[in-house]
Amino acid sequence: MASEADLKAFIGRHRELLSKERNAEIERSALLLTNCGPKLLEQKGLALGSLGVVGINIGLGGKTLVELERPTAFHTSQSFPPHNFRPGDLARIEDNASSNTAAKKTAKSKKTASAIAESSHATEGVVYKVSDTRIVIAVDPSDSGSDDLDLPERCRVLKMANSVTYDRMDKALDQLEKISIPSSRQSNDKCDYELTPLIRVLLGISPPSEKIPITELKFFDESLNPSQQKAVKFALESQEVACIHGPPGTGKTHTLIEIIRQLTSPSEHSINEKQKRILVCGASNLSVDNILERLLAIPPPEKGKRTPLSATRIGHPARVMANQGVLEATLEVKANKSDQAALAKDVKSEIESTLDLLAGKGKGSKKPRGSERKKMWEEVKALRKEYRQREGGVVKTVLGESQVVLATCHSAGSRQLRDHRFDVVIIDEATQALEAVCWIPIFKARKVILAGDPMQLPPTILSIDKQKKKTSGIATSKKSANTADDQKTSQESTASKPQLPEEDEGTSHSDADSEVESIKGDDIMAQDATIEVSQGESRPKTKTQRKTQKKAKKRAGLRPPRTLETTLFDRLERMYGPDIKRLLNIQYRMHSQICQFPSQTLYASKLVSHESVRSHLLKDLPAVSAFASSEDEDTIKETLGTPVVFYDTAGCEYFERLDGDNDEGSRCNENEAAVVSKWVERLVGAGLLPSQIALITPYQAQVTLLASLLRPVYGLELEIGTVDGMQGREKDAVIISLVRSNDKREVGFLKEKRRMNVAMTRARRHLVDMPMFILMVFTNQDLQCIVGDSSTVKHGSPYLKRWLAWLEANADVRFAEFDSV
Ligand SMILES: Nc1ncnc2c1ncn2[C@@H]1O[C@H](COP(=O)(O)OP(=O)(O)OP(=O)(O)O)[C@@H](O)[C@H]1O
Repeated sequence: MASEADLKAFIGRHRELLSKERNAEIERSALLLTNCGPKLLEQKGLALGSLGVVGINIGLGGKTLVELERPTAFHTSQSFPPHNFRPGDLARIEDNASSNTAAKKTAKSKKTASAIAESSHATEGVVYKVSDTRIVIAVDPSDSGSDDLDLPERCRVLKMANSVTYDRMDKALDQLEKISIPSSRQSNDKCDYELTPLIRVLLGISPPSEKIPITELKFFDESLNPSQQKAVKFALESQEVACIHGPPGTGKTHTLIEIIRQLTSPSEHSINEKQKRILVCGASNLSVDNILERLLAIPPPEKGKRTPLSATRIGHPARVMANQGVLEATLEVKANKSDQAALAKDVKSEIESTLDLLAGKGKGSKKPRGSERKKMWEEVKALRKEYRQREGGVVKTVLGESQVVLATCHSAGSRQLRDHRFDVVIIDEATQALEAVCWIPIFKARKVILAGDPMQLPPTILSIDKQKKKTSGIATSKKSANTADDQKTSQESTASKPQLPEEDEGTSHSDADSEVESIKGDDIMAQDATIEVSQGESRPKTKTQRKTQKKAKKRAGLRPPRTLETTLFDRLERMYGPDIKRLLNIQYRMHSQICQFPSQTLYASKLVSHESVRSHLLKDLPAVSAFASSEDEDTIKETLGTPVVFYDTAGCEYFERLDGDNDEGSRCNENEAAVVSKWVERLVGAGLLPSQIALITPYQAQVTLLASLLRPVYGLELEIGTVDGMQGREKDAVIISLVRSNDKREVGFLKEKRRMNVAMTRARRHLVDMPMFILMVFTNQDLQCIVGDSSTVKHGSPYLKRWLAWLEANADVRFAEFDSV
């Protein structure tokens, strides 16, 4: 059981790590803004230049929504180049011209970033929506301290460090401390939450309660496979916490939808005596929208039987442009449609027309100046206040009527949900979320269901470099595993000795090298085997099983995290063992050959392919097979009849190059890009649509290069992205460009420039880990084509070596030297 000292050490270490991460983000942003000129920032996807304001509207919370586009006067194409702006990001709108000159001046005078911001009259806000051609920034006048929004004609938008998420996570840790350590409370401290059984279990104060057995469970979705059914039952029977481990394409979302239906349906075949109120969260907007989309697709119940599920989406809906259903379910649209909204609407249009006048869009198109302008801003301020009050009532009604509320973990901490409580919180992609961000929704519920895959991308940690330096001390002297800071924490607590920070037991993904990852896979699966053993008949048979059981006996209690990459999912598994989770083991996406290597190395061969996908190939796609029937049979066989192709460029001297003049750039490889282009041409020539193909590469510079070569021919339908950006996407054919090829046989990111590279590529890990993630991110493939230099890549790590050996043995290997594609 966790002692007060353990709790103190755990929360203290979290605070410390979060503060480092916050600083790393601020540092990265400041470094980029001061070191890179506007052009370079645009190339890195951190700025969008020469934009014009096309509209100013009022959004939820009285925020001003500034819509920006690329005017034809300054650009040949209205589509944005590849960029890293996502809804929820903090952004600055500034004068395009002045930021150019300011940047030049900075180079000479070493002016700071904030000085540029001040001198160029910038406005800060949050990215509200992004489409291919338009970006909308929500500006909250109360944040800026000034109401006047005097936007320049030609703007630039810059991505900034975002502190709101950190503020919310810090607040969550403060709450956690107050709830769990009574002595930390000041006499006048207000505690918003109580120490529920759920919080006790998550902190290791008490073990999970016995499951409440459900004898007859009738599933809504009769197609669920046995592992999915077990996971649903397990989630419903668990009283405080349940984890669902879903490798790629195993129907994690499918399973979550069934759980939501079971929890929200008080029907004759459901386990509920009463309907439950659910909060569904995800680490990203994409995961939340994905669940919402599936919920909206559930056929309405027969008339009179039940009321249809009422679901409301909070926050910045990432896909609102693309999906009308998702748009209709957003709080904003629902609130606008409600009867009470009419009154608020009048106030809103009054604000909008005043803002138009202030922007010079009124009669005579002249911006008001001086006292007249000041007076108009006063009016806007008063109207905004009134609007917020009216709107507050509308929001309360809409949310009060919603059985399922969906939000990212971060936006579960927004003002609109402040007083709302739920029976269950479901967190999807929990293995990609920081533990602290998960606590934001957890406080609002009595039970949590976590879904994710610890073998896929962990949360992005910028401060990992510094931590690694420190923790290398831990690795070399495990007996005295405390870092200086940890020692400080332990010295402070005299009551009882807290647990030491987690050691690398081969179960942390952070710096485990690829071999360890594979061991981890085996380990986790061995643990699964142990569940079967403990639930069933016999004693552990294999050595690994016995070892795992022994490990389980001396299982750790609450330990301070070693890095922020340890997620709540990881921690619970470590604290309570495999009993805390259920594995989904049938995948519905990949050809069995594509699934083979990840299954063997990461899931101890437990991941099996469903018969519907086991042997599907590109040539079986209806459009392709119709087209292909007129083609030469050998070409068809060659291009469409092979699941894995490895195009080896060894010996061709297709060397990589650094993007940019100095050493700070990302990497690209022109020859590889040419090979990729030819493959795309070949696939499209064989009847595949560009929308059925994805190009993946670890480097942003290669993304930019490929986009410049292929977008003009195939348009935006052809997906091109970095590994991080493509996780969870489905494509029929995936081409992977590995980029690295050099005499020195180096594959890792440039170490001394790591921070810059992390910033520029948004890569989560070393390249040595990349192939594993590459294998994990592509899904639903009938064809996988890898283009790379085996002589360089195989020197990256034992795992890479193993992968290349597997490719050589199993893929259709072609040599660039002899094959002209
Ligand atoms: N029991 C099932 N029967 C038939 N098809 C299924 C079943 N479960 C899942 N699928 C299909 O498998 C595919 C993957 O399902 P889903 O998107 O739910 O998986 P996921 O694990 O959430 O995916 P990701 O890898 O993106 O996390 C979908 O096309 C889905 O329709």
